[in-house]
Amino acid sequence: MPDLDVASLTGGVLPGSSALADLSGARWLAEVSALLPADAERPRVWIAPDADDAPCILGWGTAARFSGTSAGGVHTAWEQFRSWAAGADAEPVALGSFPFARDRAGDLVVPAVTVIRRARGRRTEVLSAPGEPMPRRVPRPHREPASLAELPQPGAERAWRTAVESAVAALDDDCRVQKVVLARTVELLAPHPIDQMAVATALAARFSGCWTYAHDGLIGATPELLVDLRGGRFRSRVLAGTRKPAWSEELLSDPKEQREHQLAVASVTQVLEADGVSPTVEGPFLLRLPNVTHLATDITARVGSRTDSARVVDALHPTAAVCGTPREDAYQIIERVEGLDRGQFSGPVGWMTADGSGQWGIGLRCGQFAPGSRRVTVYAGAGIMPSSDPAKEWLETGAKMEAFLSALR
Ligand SMILES: C=C(O[C@H]1C=CC=C(C(=O)O)[C@@H]1O)C(=O)O
Repeated sequence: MPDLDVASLTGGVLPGSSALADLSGARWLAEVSALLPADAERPRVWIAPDADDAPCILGWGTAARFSGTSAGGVHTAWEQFRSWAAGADAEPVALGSFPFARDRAGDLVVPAVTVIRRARGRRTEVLSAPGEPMPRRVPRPHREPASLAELPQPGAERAWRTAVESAVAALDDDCRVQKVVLARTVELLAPHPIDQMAVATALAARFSGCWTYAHDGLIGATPELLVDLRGGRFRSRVLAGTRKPAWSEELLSDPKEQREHQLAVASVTQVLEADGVSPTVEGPFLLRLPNVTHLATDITARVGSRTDSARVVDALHPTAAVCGTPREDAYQIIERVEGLDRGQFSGPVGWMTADGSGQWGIGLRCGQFAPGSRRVTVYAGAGIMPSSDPAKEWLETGAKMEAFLSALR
């Protein structure tokens, strides 16, 4: 449980921050990264695409942590945060990440120091726990470029083939089951600690149309927005269907990719409709990223102003972009054939305020740093359909990993 009296969380304006007011999110992060104390190994970050007009956040340390497990876990954590924050002057923001697996705990964290620009054009604020000095620019210690070694995984490609073939067999056996998403990992080791802040900054610069996040050593730039809920307006960006950039146009005509995409969209619209919400659906369109192109659909809706983003995250996760259709059957097939602990990969990651507003991405295109920052596990998955070819899905997951890997070079 939190050990800090919120009334003592103080807020102020970062001296000289008017110069940061109009910067893009990526530039803002690059500038404020100099405030991160040298001994803060694990920054907390959220940078949305500039068009979102969303808060840019850099935090470190922990003022308070609120946990939640299984169905309703995000809401459970948010309710604790909301009562903790009641009466606060400083409008605290909590950043969080929740695992893919439903029986594992995730959490919302109020950093000990939060540097936040709540919208473009506004000044940058600092929210601090007691005893935290106003942050100052410190020269980042010089680090040699990471010379990372990939840890050998003998038999990994064969294990992937077996997993994909088992998933395809499960789809063939039961025509109710239409799609399963499987993931794999690559492990990297560096001779010295990797600078997590530098990785987050590089991702925000290279993937400015994505949502860059860092939370407890999970760092990535996801192109998939699970929930953006602010002022009663809901938005989600659903992805499924992938090609390397040179073959992007094939996505528009390939029936396997189209079907895979439709299932992912339906997994969001059906939940909203069951809740009495009528969504507006725009797509599919081609979302071009430096490493891959996706089929993408944007879904928007008006929801009651009393709806909080935590409740919607709990209802939507896991969508068919990371689990499958029907959700329950796909989840069980994943548990049976994937042979992987996904951790926070493909779970919700984002931020919330005490009034329930928030933005949540799906934790994709990421790496999870082990304590000490020398070892990182890189994750990627792919939607498996009855016609899936294990070799192509292997290459597709490799192309997706390129996003995170590019930030380590
Ligand atoms: C599971 C991942 O991607 C999902 C999102 C976009 C496209 C996907 C696909 O084409 O398979 C996946 O559903 C991942 O990046 O690890």
